[in-house]
Amino acid sequence: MTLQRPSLRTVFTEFMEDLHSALNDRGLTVTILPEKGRSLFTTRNFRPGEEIISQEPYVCVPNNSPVESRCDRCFASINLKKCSACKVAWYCSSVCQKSEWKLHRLECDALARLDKDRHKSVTPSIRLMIKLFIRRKLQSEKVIPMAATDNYKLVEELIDHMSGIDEKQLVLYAQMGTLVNFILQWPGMNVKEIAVNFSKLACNAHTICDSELRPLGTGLYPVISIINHSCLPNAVLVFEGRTAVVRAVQHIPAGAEVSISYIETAGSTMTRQKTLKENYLFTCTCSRCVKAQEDEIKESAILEGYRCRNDQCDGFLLRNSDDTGFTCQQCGLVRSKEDIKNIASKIKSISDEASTSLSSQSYAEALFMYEKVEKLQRILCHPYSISLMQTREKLLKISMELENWTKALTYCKLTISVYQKLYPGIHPLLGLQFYTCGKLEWLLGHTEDAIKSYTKAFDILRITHGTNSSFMKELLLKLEEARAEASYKLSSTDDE
Ligand SMILES: C[S@@+](CC[C@H](N)C(=O)[O-])C[C@H]1O[C@@H](n2cnc3c(N)ncnc32)[C@H](O)[C@@H]1O
Repeated sequence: MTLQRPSLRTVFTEFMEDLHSALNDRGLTVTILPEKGRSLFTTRNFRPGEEIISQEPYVCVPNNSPVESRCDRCFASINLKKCSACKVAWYCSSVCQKSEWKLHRLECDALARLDKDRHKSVTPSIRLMIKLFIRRKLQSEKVIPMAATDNYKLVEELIDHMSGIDEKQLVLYAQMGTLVNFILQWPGMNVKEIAVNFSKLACNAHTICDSELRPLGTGLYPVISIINHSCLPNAVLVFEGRTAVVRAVQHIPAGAEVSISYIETAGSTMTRQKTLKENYLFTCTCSRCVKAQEDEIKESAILEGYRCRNDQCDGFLLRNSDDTGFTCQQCGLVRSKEDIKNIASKIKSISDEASTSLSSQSYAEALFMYEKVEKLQRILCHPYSISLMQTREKLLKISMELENWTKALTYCKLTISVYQKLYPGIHPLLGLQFYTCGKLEWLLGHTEDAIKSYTKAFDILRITHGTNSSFMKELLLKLEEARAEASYKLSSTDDE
């Protein structure tokens, strides 16, 4: 009997078995649900803040643009040097460049062949796809190792939704596929397969963010992509560098489905469902969506609608059946359509000017304009309106650019009260907003308030971000400094 090498198929089947056993060791299992497809379930309890799963990207790429570049390996934005051959990839050190070299070598050859005009079409999505095929090639040629959680079979298993996407999108994916094919120039490449992979990336890739949830790039994490969405998730996805980490934000019992949120959850059920349908092609039936359906009209009227004419009343308004105006559901006062239209059009024109000032970094001008917008929105919108909250978020950022800490603190506090309503439970954005609040209070010498805000931030972020990252160590240090200062102040008053 001659010994035969195992076929690629056998090797992949073994990898799938290894994946199941790796997940099993972590207290996880994959189940197929008829309405959701593959779903990640727990086989043991997870406590809040506990890491459920973490994964390195199969491929990732920074969101480089002409104004901002990041290291291809670690996403750092300092000490960058451009790859002298392809002039596309950036690295912050020779260590990062060396660790990417096996993968970049083939990409570099392909990109270096392109003329200057073609270089412009090498967007992060195109690079992600090029890297995906290069990684597949290098793994199948055993130039780089495969593992149970790190192999192309997992990419093959990803859902693609090709039958659900519209003609325009299909054409776009085909064009992008043709470009990737042109760049790689590998014999036997199949444009259809590349187009299918673009469709997979659209509903499976994740935006890589820093600890403060600022987007840095995009990555494909095929095991983490098994996790389904909920608008009231029991877990959160954060990144430590380029490593994706999923942590429980509440007690998750054995036998429960692990869920994360794919979208910004501040939004009415209608808005969330629309975003999910357009981007991920499903209708969410999570407990928040089901519950909200009964109260959907009220919810949209509060989050996206208008306020009562009586500024002492916080009732929500519904459109009159004769379409002449809106009636407050608490005190019965009617607001005319004309009044609403007038204010809305003023807001629109000032917002456009404000946004131009902001894009050109004319912060003083932008502050002046957005304050006008905020004043008008306070007259027009419900106090829990999302657009009013978004204007206040902009005012917070602009005030910080202008180092006007008092103003920044005012807007930060105003957003927190709305965040608490919009992000129920443990949410990283609420924790980060308390952190910003604490930093501003500390700068302004409001030490006791800073301690309270830092503590609230810590209580939330230790669950979403864990306690080991340098970001969390910095937060803890700030809290200790504030406590030390408070006790010093107290002892100096006692001495007097
Ligand atoms: C990142 S994948 C998640 C894993 C996927 N279930 C699978 O079988 O590979 C995203 C896709 O899963 C499905 N999905 C995710 N969350 C869902 C939910 N709450 N209800 C129904 N389908 C969901 C949708 O088809 C969505 O486009």
